[in-house]
Amino acid sequence: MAREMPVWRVRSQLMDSDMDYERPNVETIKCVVVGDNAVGKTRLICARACNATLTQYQLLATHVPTVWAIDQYRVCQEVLERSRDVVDDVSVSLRLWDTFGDHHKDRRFAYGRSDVVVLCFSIANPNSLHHVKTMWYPEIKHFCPRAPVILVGCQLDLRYADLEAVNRARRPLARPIKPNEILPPEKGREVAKELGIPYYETSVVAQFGIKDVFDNAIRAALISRRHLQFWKSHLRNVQRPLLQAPFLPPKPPPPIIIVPDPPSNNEERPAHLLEDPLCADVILVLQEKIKIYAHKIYLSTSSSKFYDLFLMDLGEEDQHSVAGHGFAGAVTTAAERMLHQEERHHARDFLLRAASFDICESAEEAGSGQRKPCLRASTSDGILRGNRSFPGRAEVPVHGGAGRERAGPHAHRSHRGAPGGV
Ligand SMILES: Nc1nc2c(ncn2[C@@H]2O[C@H](COP(=O)(O)OP(=O)(O)OP(=O)(O)O)[C@@H](O)[C@H]2O)c(=O)[nH]1
Repeated sequence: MAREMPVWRVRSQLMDSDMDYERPNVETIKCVVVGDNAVGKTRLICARACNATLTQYQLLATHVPTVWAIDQYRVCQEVLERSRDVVDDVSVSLRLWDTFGDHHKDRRFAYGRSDVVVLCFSIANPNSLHHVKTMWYPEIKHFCPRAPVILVGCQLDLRYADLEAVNRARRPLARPIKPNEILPPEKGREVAKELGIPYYETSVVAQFGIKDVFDNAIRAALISRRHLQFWKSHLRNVQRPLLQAPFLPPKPPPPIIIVPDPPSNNEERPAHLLEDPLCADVILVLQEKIKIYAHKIYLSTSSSKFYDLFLMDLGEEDQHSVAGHGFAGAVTTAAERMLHQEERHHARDFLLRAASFDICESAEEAGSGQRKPCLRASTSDGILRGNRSFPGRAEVPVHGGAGRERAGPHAHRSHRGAPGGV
């Protein structure tokens, strides 16, 4: 036989405003939202209660000081449905109360019997954070000393937004947001720590932190209620307000890459650059009269010797040498200077590597009687005689085989096929 509930118990339950009369197992939580004007209280409430999502520019264009009406839970079925939630195994109905941001207005009616207070400031308005300590927290403690408080930094997206664009989009009379006014998360955390309350950040635009704030406000309210009504066994699993996961700012849009149309006529072909002496950055002088225009990048990609040579810092002296004696002359002068500077080691190595830059017509291939182009390093005997058996005038025949550098009047054309070429 079912046990009858005593009349006093039924009456006390009916009078208990914590209960949802339509669903007796659902606890009603009254959550008051306070904070300065235009910090985003109403938007935050609408995001939770009505699932309202707006773009940043819609938000910016539509601020009118408003108080979201608590009546919504009575007149709008959808809002009532969305108020219901289950947090840590407890079924609740969250009733949000919006308030005026005006410091001088009386908010007593809103604070009455509240279970938790959400105290908002804007991360783009340092004054609103200052008022948290000087005005809002004392007021809350005055009207509802036992209600837990949660600090919320609203408009978090502004920390990562293009403020110039935001200021342009705001209503003409709105105060522009300056970059140095944007508060880092540490500022909010500092104040929260000082007051001994949890801290969260939200953005209605990025839909970030809204659930964190209200779920943890519910937790705080349930914990505080458990202290008062310790016999409520179904609150056993309720946790303390949890730490918020960090916000991952949106990635900036990828840069726009514009690929120019291919050149329409022959004159504009990229290969044309190779043939045009104006575009060359190296001149190879053959036998002091034939000039070959070339490009450092093509030479370097085709042979490590050129690469090494171009990495050398040739002084003015060497530049003259290039003009007077050709490339090999410059190489030799640089090497001599190195030797004089007692960097014999490096110079010899360098000479060995660069020994094939000067061109000689007269080398004869052994036994064939044929004349072959060759490269010559015109180093002075004096320098080299002291170094092993390296001859004073090195003549290296040029072979066209793979892995060898082809020098001569067609040198720069042959490099077009080199790796990295056009
Ligand atoms: N960028 C951005 N702007 C927001 C956000 N929330 C609110 N805003 C802006 O803040 C303005 C004020 O928002 P409300 O929610 O009306 O502010 P309130 O605190 O209720 O203001 P009062 O009604 O005057 O007390 C809005 O017009 C928006 O421009 C947000 O998450 N991001």
